[in-house]
Amino acid sequence: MNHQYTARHVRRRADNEDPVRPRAVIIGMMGAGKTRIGSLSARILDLDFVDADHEIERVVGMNIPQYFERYGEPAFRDVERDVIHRMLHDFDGIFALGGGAPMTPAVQDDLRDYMDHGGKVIYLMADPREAMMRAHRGGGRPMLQGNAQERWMNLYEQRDPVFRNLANVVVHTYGMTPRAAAQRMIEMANERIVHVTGEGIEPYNVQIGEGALNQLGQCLGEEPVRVALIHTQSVSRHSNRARTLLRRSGYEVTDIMIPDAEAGKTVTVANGVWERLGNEGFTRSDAIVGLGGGACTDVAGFIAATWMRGIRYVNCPTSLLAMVDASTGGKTGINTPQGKNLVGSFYTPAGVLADLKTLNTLPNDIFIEGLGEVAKCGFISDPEILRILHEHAAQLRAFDGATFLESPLKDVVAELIERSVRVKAYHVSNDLRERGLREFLNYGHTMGHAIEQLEHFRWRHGNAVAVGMVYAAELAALTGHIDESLVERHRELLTELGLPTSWNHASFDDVLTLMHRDKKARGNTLRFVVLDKEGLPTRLEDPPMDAVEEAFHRIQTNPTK
Ligand SMILES: NC(=O)c1ccc[n+]([C@@H]2O[C@H](COP(=O)([O-])OP(=O)(O)OC[C@H]3O[C@@H](n4cnc5c(N)ncnc54)[C@H](O)[C@@H]3O)[C@@H](O)[C@H]2O)c1
Ligand SMILES: O=C(O)C(=O)C[C@@H](O)[C@H](O)[C@H](O)COP(=O)(O)O
Repeated sequence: MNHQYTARHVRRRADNEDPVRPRAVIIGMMGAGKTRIGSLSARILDLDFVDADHEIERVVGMNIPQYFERYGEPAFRDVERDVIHRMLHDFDGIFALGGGAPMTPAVQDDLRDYMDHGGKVIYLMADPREAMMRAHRGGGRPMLQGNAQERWMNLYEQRDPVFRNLANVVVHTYGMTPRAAAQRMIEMANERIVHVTGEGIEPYNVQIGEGALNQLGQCLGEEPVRVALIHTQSVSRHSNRARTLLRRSGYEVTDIMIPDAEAGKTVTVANGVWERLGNEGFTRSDAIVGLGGGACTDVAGFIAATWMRGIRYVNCPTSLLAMVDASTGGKTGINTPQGKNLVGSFYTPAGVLADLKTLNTLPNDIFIEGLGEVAKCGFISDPEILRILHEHAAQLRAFDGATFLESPLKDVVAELIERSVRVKAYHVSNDLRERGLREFLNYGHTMGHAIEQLEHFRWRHGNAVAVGMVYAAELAALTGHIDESLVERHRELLTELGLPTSWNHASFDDVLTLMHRDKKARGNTLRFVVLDKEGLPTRLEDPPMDAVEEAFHRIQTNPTK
């Protein structure tokens, strides 16, 4: 069959122009509401909407039942494949596919390619009974000829696992009005997703966006019966929401509140949680959700890694620092009196849900602390982060959770989170167990962890890392890796963000003892991460002791004051 594919909606583009891509592609069963909800969301977003079946009818000049009858299903699938291919490369609105389209291997390949380019394939899931009834009401569907109910159920059983596997966003619309479902779909279409994969890693997504927490049930999957929700008092507004979502998804929820911040990262706290899990009958197929700052997600991951030698867990970070760093990558652990994170394991989460809505209760000083780890990602790998930080320093410094979600800062922060998570994912994906490349994520941490410990954790992690980066920069300058201008760039950027750059509360000997307990040290040899230039880290093995000490003296005073 030869058809003309000059679709009315298709934007003509020049040969040298990049393809334009749909803002979202909707898949789902017949009757799931793809056209209704898709067109409504397009209207809200002021975008075009195209339903693949309508486009096919326009192209072939007859309706689909007629086409099926005249040419049969294989010919229809060929036309469908071609129309979808074209639309995926030349349409920038919301595009809904016919129920059976994602079952065609060539369409699956096209959708994967679209997702690899940042596209969103949204599986719209309605209550099966409702969808079945709606599909029957529509009438004239060639795939439902005969016993329509039985046919629909058979198709559902075949298609549902394929759709779940294929889509990178799942939207449940059970019990929702079309408008509420459209709003939910928009929230999720706006989500930023970073995929983490690599040797020894069960692949997972970091989902960043307003409302990301709504995906909790989806992330946990159907296997767990019991879910332990581990959180701290300070985030109870968000843990209440998570508990409701979990119960609504049918899980038995054990609510476990742990002490705040580093006070929660102890073996005593871990032991208390193990006792609760034992008393509540947690099995290997049950799961943990860690919801809170980095300290909470570190300990929740550690519990998940150790309970019955490892159960499923999902992280829901609520601080900027936890969103950009702690929740991703699978470093779980607790502190001991001798040092930071000395006990722990590499144990990967099943998913990370960074819901921007949770930042609405985050205090300003804790937001700013998180910028320390964001800047670290810029210095070691993505200088564009440094540019964004510098350009928006004043607004970032004035962060106010109460107005954040309605402010232009929201998009800047979302961009910084996504970029930082991409830096983290790159290092983790290539070196989960920190045998080489991953060590670069530890930039600033040799001194940073020593400061935290010597300050008895009254200094926050991100602040300590900020000073630690200045220390590493001074050491790099003293050993000939960089010149003084890059050291100054560290001080200037960190200062304009409101982060500290100096520290003067202990002796060099105290610091040196703790630096020898750093996980990068080998035997009696100190090892540091330093820069050769912005975005280019390297390892510094066993540097001269006079340089190690002189760099320390240089962070004791703040030359910018
Ligand atoms: N595993 C990793 O890869 C990794 C990476 C970086 C940091 N970390 C660890 O993360 C911790 C630092 O994380 P952090 O800065 O989030 O500290 P944190 O967990 O101590 O949280 C900071 C404070 O903010 C509160 N808080 C968090 N979210 C809030 C919200 N939305 N509203 C109100 N209050 C909120 C917390 O309860 C706490 O009081 C350290 O223990 C550090 O070692 C781990
Ligand atoms: O993920 C990593 O690897 C990191 O080093 C990230 C650090 O920002 C983080 O603070 C981590 O917890 C430090 O790990 P540690 O092995 O030095 O305890």
